[in-house]
Amino acid sequence: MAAEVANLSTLASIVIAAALAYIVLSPLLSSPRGIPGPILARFSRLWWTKTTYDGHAHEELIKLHRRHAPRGKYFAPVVRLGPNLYSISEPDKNVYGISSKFPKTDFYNGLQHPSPEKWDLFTLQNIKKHAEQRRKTQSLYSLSNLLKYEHSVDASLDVFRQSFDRLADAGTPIDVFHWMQCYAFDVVGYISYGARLGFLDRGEDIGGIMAGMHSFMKFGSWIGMYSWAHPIAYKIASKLPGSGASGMNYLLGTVAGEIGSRVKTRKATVNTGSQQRDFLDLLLDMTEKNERGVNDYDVFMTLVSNVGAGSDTTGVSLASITWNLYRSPDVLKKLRAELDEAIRQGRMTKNTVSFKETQDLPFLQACIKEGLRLCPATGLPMWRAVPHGGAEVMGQFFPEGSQVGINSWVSHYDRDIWGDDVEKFRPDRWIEASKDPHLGRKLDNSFIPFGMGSRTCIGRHISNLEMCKILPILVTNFDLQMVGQEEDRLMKTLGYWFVRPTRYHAVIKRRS
Ligand code: HEM
Repeated sequence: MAAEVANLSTLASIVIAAALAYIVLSPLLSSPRGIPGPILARFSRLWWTKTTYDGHAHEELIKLHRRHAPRGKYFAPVVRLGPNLYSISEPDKNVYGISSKFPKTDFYNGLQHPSPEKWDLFTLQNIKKHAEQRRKTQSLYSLSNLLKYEHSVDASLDVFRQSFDRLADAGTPIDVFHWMQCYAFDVVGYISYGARLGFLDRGEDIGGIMAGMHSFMKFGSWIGMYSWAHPIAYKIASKLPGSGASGMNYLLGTVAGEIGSRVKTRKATVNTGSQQRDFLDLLLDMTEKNERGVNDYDVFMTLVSNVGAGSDTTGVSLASITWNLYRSPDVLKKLRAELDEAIRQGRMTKNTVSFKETQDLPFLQACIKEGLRLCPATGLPMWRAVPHGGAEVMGQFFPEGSQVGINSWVSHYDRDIWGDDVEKFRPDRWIEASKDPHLGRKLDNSFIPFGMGSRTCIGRHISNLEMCKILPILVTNFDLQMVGQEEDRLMKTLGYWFVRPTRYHAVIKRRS
């Protein structure tokens, strides 16, 4: 009997040792060799999970690519973040080109509701389904449709100016990022379903949507790495007030409520064709005419995408542009000279500017691009799965099922592309690039704040409309006197899926 017990325990020890050897060795044997990265990343995703959880993945990835750079290069082209998980330093065309065969990975599950009836365009993984879905509503986001939404931006801008006048009178420091978010949320709500929620009037996070979205992104950013656990984690989190899941549920409820009440009032009003139309009207027109197969699900999903993907992103971008502008007196002076001249020529007033006119303000455009470069709104790699048969990426072969991704921050901070002043807010680099086609192509290829290829941000023209219209009014009328960030070289941020400034406080003054 004792001998049998001894044999059994020996057998158990061998099985455990074999299992451990398998766990340790299989990543070493199955994954591409010679790719540098933290030791722990050879065996598990723990290093990456912790880095993501801490909210500094965007900064850590820059350091990691730099640390492992080969001689003569500023960045290592590929670094390992976990078994089969790789960060790349350039937007490789194979992965992100317009006809890419690399789908989004199940990381994106973390950024959606677990129920398939509540999935949106941004998180769809199937390439064919995504293309069909995108074709349905693409025209609503086109440049030619943009003018339909300009009145919504104008209405929100009036309230913004009045609020900033009040804040200038009060003279107490404000959280500038919060106010930029208020503007972005109100505009996107107005454009999408014709109602400003009133963030700008009150300067408050109405219904806790902003905080809810933030915790949802935080939750999704790390649970996405363990997407098998997402449905159950979401269920548990839904029960916890203030958790990411309850924020998402609040947003879904708000959108469903707006659609429900519009459907009712729409039946009661006659469409004379003269009233101003928002996204919801245009989508309901499409469902009634059965245009492009748009159905109730598409209406719902499009509005959720707009608010979910289009608010924080624009808020962060405006924060970056203004933070850098008001800390660079020479740049601010140059922009003001351009705007004052436009006022003198009657092309804009102190209170309003048309989107069309802003396209003829080259230095304003350069400031916007440079702000988007220094603080792109998404701070995690845009993960893609290597397709059947494996593929070459950045000159390295990856087997099928590997996950590769570029973080816009890595691309935007590569000294080999942007030069030694990569960390400097220097809008003039874009003016120089516009006169030199070779330089222009080089910068444009690495400038990816809106993503790339078939998954490029569908709302980029809308956010451009919002930014182009607010900045001239803000800069012409107000000064921002920074409080407590004199020593910061770059704006301090925390990044989950979206990056956000952590301390951007200023006193608003009327321009002297
Ligand atoms: C400055 C503002 C914005 C930035 C920096 C930004 C950034 C991005 C990025 C990087 C992606 C690609 C993500 C990926 O490949 O994983 C994306 C996709 C998307 N964005 Fe934006 N975005 C902005 C504003 C907006 C606005 C205003 C809307 C809607 C009104 C919007 C809606 C979307 C949608 C629906 C997608 C998914 C597109 C698809 O997969 O086909 N975004 N955005």
